[in-house]
Amino acid sequence: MSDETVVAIKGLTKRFGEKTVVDAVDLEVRRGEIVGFLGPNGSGKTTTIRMICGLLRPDAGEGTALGFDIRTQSERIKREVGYMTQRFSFYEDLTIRENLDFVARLYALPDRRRAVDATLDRLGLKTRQNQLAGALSGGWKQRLALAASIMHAPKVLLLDEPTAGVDPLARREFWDEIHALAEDGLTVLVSTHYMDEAERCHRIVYIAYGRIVARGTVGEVIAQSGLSTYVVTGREVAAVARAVRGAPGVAQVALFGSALHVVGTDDGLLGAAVDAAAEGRDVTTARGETSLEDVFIRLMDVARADDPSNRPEAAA
Ligand SMILES: Nc1ncnc2c1ncn2[C@@H]1O[C@H](COP(=O)(O)OP(=O)(O)OP(=O)(O)O)[C@@H](O)[C@H]1O
Repeated sequence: MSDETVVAIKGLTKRFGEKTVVDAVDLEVRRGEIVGFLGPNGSGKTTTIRMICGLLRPDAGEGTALGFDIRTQSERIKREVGYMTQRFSFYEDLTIRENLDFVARLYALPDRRRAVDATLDRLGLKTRQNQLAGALSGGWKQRLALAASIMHAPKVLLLDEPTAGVDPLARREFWDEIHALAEDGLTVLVSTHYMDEAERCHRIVYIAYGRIVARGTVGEVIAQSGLSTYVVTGREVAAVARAVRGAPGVAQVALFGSALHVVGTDDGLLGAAVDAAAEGRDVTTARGETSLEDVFIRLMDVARADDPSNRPEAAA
């Protein structure tokens, strides 16, 4: 990753009707950085990314992407952006090569044949170039979608839940490819709900109700959460789960296989609650690592509680 800043925005705001869906977002992104946007459905992830990339006009805020003003030079930014959505569609009865050739025409690339060959090579699609897109597995379709979105050599790539519905091996290979592209200087903005995708980003930004409520590397976001975790195992975990749920200091209780994870913000209260619930029962308790998922569930709970429309008086 270089030190060059490619995105620098301040106070980015978007309203749809009465609703402010992105609320004064500040963000900087460096060249070659992979930034993951996470948060509940409808929290403003896609809207934020679309504004950064010149696809949507902000109502307030300012900044640059790739050196261009996001308010006045969106056309220039758009040309440098590749966009891969979940809903990317191909001509199923065309081959991989024919689909890419079609995309090359759309972009009016000067030397189409060379561009298609280079992209096929880049993504390991050469040996399959004559296969029909409709006959490809989910993983290869994903790869074709990636090929189509980077063929015009964009400087920024937007990925919208890029590996939904793809098996773990294909996901891993897809992300290896994204990292290789980032090492070559491509900046990647990813919107996702998946922990494994978040964990493969250099940095994550968690958005709730249009505001960034956590940001940093995965390790930093976990540390900033201030959460502690205890793991309980043994024959009577179900009884411990019942006893500990709702106890002071306990924020989350969840079973992972046969291990019970108990998470809270006050380490002292949490430890006491776990000890009390485990007392006299056939279980073992130990400190555990707080996971990114635990942190996201907590952030979601806090954001929900802070949202005025969720307060009891709002429902009355
Ligand atoms: N063009 C639009 N017109 C009106 N409302 C919109 C428009 N685009 C998005 N919204 C609303 O803005 C809010 C934020 O949407 P956005 O797609 O940015 O959320 P998201 O965090 O990407 O959600 P998801 O995880 O479900 O993809 C939602 O309430 C959505 O319904």
